[in-house]
Amino acid sequence: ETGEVIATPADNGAEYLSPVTIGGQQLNLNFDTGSADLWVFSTALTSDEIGEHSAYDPSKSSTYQELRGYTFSLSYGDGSGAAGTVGCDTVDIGGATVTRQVIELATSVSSAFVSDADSDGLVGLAFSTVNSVSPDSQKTFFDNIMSELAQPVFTAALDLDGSGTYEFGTIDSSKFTGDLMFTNVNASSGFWQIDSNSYSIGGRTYQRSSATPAIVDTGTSLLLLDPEVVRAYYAQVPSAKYDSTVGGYTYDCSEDLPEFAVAVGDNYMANIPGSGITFAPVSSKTCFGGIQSNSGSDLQIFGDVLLKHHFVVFHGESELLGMAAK
Ligand SMILES: CC1CCN(C(=N)N)CC1
Ligand SMILES: CC1CCN(C(=N)N)CC1
Repeated sequence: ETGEVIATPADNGAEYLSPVTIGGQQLNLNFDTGSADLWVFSTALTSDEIGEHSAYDPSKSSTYQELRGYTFSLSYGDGSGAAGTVGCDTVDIGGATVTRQVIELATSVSSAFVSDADSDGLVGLAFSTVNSVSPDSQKTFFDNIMSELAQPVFTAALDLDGSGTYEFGTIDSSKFTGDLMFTNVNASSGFWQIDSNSYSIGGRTYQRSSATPAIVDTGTSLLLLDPEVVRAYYAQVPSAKYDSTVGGYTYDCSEDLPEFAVAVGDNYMANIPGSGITFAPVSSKTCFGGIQSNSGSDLQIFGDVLLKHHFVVFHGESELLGMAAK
């Protein structure tokens, strides 16, 4: 079995949305390798909360089953969150289908999700150990379908031009160039966690002795790195400064930015061309960088700003992460 869906960028690449059919109802969901809950806007929300979203209506699905007494409650790093009830239904992602997938029906969502009209919920693709359902945690879509897939993998080929895809069960060699380089994943954190002990700026490489590990996270927009790396990068951008009013490094949009790369394991340097560094304008001539600080937390987060330049393989059985240029 295999499945393939388009990944459409929203909000200038802040997130990517893909069509998922649940009990015959199609919703646009954010595939998030940094969390492990599949949750959706539901008709239990108020019409004000639902707004322009598609909301899953369990009463209209002949295959929905409630998991009585089960609940979920999620809060994300950016302060957004959702909570509600739990059931199961048939979930189809581009043809890859799980008949009894646990789904989480939001009865409350934070304002960030209400105002983000593009996203009707999330598909968590981290490890099931970090699933938040209570009283017992539940399996992700990928965990449930892995044994049925032609290969126990899913791949992300994100692209701002709207041609991006998520694919389950196969590694499509037409989607990348050069060699696919694999590295070990430390799944004990529940995330697709790898080591990253060097970086390069403008083609010059720096080894690091105390780098924090990194997670490969399709649900995070930016590239959030250890402060010393971020300082080193923006030291090479003359007009760059940390602007606390916007909460990050900004610079003149006219700057000719140096290329940047971070190690993914020991045998792949994932680069971003200088032209791919800017995340968004904050004024007519000031731009907000896609490289920002992880504020000294114990993880670096390799988000869409990096991932959209590469082909990424998440290998569930061998717990390996593969990357290639595309
Ligand atoms: C470690 C954090 C990374 C960002 N998150 C996420 N993509 N859901 C939350 C967890
Ligand atoms: C990882 C998640 C963080 C919260 N999200 C959001 N505010 N749109 C979605 C992704």
